[in-house]
Amino acid sequence: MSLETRDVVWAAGGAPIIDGITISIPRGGFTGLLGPNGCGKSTLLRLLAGLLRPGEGAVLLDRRRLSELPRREIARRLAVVAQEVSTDVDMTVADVVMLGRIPHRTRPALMGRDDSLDIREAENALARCDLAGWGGRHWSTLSGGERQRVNIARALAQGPTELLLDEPTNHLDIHHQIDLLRMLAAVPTTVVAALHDLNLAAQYCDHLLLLEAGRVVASGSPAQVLTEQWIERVYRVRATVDTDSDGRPHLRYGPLSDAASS
Ligand SMILES: Nc1ncnc2c1ncn2[C@@H]1O[C@H](COP(=O)(O)OP(=O)(O)OP(=O)(O)O)[C@@H](O)[C@H]1O
Repeated sequence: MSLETRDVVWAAGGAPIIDGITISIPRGGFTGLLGPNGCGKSTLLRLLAGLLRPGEGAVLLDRRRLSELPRREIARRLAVVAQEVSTDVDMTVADVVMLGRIPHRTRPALMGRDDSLDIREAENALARCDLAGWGGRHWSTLSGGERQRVNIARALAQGPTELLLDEPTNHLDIHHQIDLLRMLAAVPTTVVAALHDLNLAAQYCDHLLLLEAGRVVASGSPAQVLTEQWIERVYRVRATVDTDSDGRPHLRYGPLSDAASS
């Protein structure tokens, strides 16, 4: 396990948002964080990234408390793709992606010399996000989906061991959603992503965590977590779950459950 939490609690305004979560994220796997709006997915990702400190409990990276690790080590290892993307920066795509290289850059490289490795890594990351040749474009001229892909390229250029993404398929057309999830499933990096599309999560993730009101209520393989019972309880939607030829669940949604419509 690379990232773990032990009895993590995080509260705001006196109410627990994350209410005692203990999880282990499989190293090198693709973990999907699922659950309805407001259940705590983004907050849990921010705790895993060290952007929030637990009120109680601990977040561990390779069994060491995140709060005790040097900031530079965290910056080299953990890359975060947040849900909100700032719109008012006047940078080129290459500048944005090169931000991902900052934790790796030596002093001479920061002064403008010896940055060929960084440029190569940035170009590779752009190509993996279907953005080869886009380096000269200005951020302010990009569409929402293009910005999302640049942001993911920035995170990949960082060469992280752990990649944390908050709804990374937001704004992406179905081609780029599938392309991104397929790439995330194939990278050797440990990936944790908050996702809303349960069928895409079933298809590409190998480990799922289902949250409800700040707690993890189910975890395991897609077949273990995406059952008709859990979908009805957590999302208040009736679903029929079939099994694809590769053994992964496939959901067809029915009506809202009685509890939801009453
Ligand atoms: N700083 C804060 N102060 C008060 N409430 C907060 C704060 N941060 C998060 N919350 C609340 O905590 C709950 C969980 O928020 P979070 O963004 O983690 O949910 P989520 O599962 O990512 O939701 P979504 O699917 O809508 O993105 C929400 O009810 C939110 O309003």
